[in-house]
Amino acid sequence: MSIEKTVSRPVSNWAKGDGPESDIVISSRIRLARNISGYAFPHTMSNQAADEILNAVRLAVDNDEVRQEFGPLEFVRLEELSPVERQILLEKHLISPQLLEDIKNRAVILSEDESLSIMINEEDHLRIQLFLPGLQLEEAWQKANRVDDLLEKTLDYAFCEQRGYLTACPTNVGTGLRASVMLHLPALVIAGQINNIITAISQLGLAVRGYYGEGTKAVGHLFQISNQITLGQAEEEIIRNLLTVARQIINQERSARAALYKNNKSQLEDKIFRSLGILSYSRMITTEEALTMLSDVRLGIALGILDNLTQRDINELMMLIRPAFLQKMAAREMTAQERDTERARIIRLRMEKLKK
Ligand SMILES: Nc1ncnc2c1ncn2[C@@H]1O[C@H](COP(=O)(O)OP(=O)(O)OP(=O)(O)O)[C@@H](O)[C@H]1O
Repeated sequence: MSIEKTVSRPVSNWAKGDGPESDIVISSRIRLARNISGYAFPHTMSNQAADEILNAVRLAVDNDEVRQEFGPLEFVRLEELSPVERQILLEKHLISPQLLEDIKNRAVILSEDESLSIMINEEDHLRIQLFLPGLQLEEAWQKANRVDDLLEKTLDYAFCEQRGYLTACPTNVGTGLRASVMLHLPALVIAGQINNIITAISQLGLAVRGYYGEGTKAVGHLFQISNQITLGQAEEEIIRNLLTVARQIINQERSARAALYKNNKSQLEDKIFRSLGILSYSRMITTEEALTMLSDVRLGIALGILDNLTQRDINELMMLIRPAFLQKMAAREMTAQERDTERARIIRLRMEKLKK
């Protein structure tokens, strides 16, 4: 496989809209923060140390057991990629915004199916990420745990009996685990219930984040919910708690959808068809507006109001229209206005094809 393939595909398979509860849950993610003993954390380490970490991790994944279970992995230094290619990896959620803050001596290791991504020298030496479609937190944990065990055969992790895994930020000490689900919650937003739910979730020690994680806002009614506590709870318990809350939110979203359909069917249909109209006919559209309209259409599909489109089509479009991917397809840099025009054109074409 080549990184060229990864940056030429707009959507990873895990983000296409399959998996359990896929009408609401886009994806599940497990990430483990790990550091190598005897080295300073990335924000204070020397260039030479950063380079040694890159090589150590590269060697650790280069073995038959890893290949057998996860297929061929590719190691890519961020400096080897163009700015647009780096941005595409971010748009696909394969790397975090933080990894791009300083690209020197930073790298990512990717599996061919893009379900495994290991960021090197981000906030911690290693950030192991495992993505699966739909609600599959336990399955993602098992796979991430397996990667961790395989790497631990060669890497000497910074670990202390009392505190667990040591991490650059104290909020990750212990398990170093963040489990999260990406949820599509349009009905809770339309019904004005989302703020109460966010407050309730925060009181349970969970975080609600935007589409690109910490410090980013929710677009297209997509919300990321994750654990905040990493210390004093076993991994399985953290995951069980998040699963319980995720299931409750899924039920609430389903009830809100059913209530909207029952009590406000005309308004709901009007909203969904207006959004479809904008997507079908606009000549310029920003990412944010497009995502909001696509979210309405996705809701229409889930409720059976629109039946010639699929969730998969919408999930794909949601990724295809991102700024970096548009520029990659056009093979040139574009101004914001050019991107808005091109985005509208691509959506129109897709809509025509899909509505046939
Ligand atoms: N369930 C998910 N599905 C898809 N992408 C996700 C999911 N959860 C998180 N991400 C993506 O992972 C990246 C990092 O998110 P976030 O900042 O929440 O992660 P983190 O690794 O826990 O970071 P930190 O420890 O710095 O808070 C973002 O691009 C985010 O969109």
